[in-house]
Amino acid sequence: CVCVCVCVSAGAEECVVFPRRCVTPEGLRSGQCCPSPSGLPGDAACGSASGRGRCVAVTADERAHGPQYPHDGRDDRERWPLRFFNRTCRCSGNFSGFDCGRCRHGFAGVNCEQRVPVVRRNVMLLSPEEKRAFVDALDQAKRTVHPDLVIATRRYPELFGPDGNATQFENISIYNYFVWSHYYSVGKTFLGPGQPSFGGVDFSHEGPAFLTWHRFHLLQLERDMQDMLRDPSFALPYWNFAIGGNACDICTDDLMGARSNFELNSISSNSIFSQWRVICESVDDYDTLGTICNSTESSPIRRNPAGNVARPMVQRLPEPQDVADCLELKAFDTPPFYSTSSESFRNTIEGYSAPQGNYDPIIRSLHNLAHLFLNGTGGQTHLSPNDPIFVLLHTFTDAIFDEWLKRNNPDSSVYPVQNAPIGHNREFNMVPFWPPVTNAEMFLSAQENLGYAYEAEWPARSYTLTEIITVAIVAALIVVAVIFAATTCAVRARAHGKTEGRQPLLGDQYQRYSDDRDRHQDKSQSVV
Ligand SMILES: O=C1C=c2cc(C(=O)O)[nH]c2=CC1=O
Repeated sequence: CVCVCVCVSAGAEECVVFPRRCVTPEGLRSGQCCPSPSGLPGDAACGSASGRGRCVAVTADERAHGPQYPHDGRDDRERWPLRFFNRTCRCSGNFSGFDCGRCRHGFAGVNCEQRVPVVRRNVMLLSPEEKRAFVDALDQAKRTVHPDLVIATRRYPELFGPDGNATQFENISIYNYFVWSHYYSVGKTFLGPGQPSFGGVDFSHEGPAFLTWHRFHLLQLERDMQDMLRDPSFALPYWNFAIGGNACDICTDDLMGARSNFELNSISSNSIFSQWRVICESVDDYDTLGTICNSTESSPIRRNPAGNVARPMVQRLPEPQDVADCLELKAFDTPPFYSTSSESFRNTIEGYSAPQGNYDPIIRSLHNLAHLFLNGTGGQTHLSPNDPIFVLLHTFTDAIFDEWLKRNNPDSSVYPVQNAPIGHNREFNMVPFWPPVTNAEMFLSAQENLGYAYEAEWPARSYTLTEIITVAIVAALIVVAVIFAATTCAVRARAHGKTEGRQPLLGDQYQRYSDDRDRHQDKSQSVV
């Protein structure tokens, strides 16, 4: 079932992205978004007649959020998605999607029972044909209108246009929707004309949801691309950015585009990505006018890897050891569950702490360092997914997260249930995804639960100073013991050697004595 979805709103709030069949005036008034998979009249909501799913009440997180956000009631993203809908499809078994018409990731077939391997691999290890197919697929996603979704380009009060009848919606491509949803999750809270928008809010960064939000973000793109390609095994590759040094190894024309020979900040014209144009660039307008990013493309991608002369610290990529070190951290997150957390695996992989876990405001490591290293479109949070390197950078970040989950096998209780920044509590529905999906649902190892896996090897961790000292002391003791044992043996051997050295003399004497005795005996016998 391919359904075209349009976002229309008739309530008193900003409209975002919902399935077309849900945003009829009746649909919005009812607060219910439970379409049938076929879309045919008489077919049951959410495919309930065939056991695909049921229409249920949406549950939204009610628990307290952290103190960073003091404007409760002013932002449509709060208690997502209750401003818009309070009933949605909940799919059974391996069925999924807003109408339960799709299969869960990693499954295919009419009844979604057929397992399909989705294996994310190191992009540098792909064959030339695989590299070309991946680049072409990204480019196709940039040019293919999203089959299900359109975006609202105004906040709700302006959504119906000046005369109240011209709703402000646009088509958007699959890739640009990926960019847009990231922008929507990080946008400031508009507090009214003439008032500065509030920037201390971010539904996808600087908190525990950083990992779960970006995991779902990638799953959605991978899923949309699988549908576009009609290939349920299509898998996004990853970029191992922890290679140290100042060279961007994936910045070649067969992958993400080499540097232009003519302009330092541009991509070579031999790469298809030199033709891409970014969306969501007019961030000052959105914040001052209270508008929303739309699908209008503007400038080319800017990129100048290792070229930030003002910040030498971001001129080098993370080291392999940084990954090994961050994987040693045992706590998923620590109070205040923010970008200031110390000894937190999440804050470390996000890159606000040193790789060993200690928080330091001047440090940028791992994921953040990889973004800033790109020094251009990919280094600015509201724009970064416009550079396709974002996809590869985040699949690697997700691979590290998955490795941490495998090693630690955590209970969901280690993810904070309350007092995380708004959007980051365990049961919060991630903004702006539809149908609702909580952070908890992405806090599971990928292969067993989410239908994809990574083919990756991880660097061994280095020894700590204590371990080095302990090993040195033990080694020194062993050496001393060996020398002592050897010396003792030598002395004993020498002593033994001296004793043995006298025996031939004794033997001689004894021989001579016995010879003499024999002679005497012979003589006396002959006398007799
Ligand atoms: O796109 C991003 C860009 C970032 C820059 C920083 C920083 O630490 O200054 N962090 C970022 C996260 C992003 O997602």
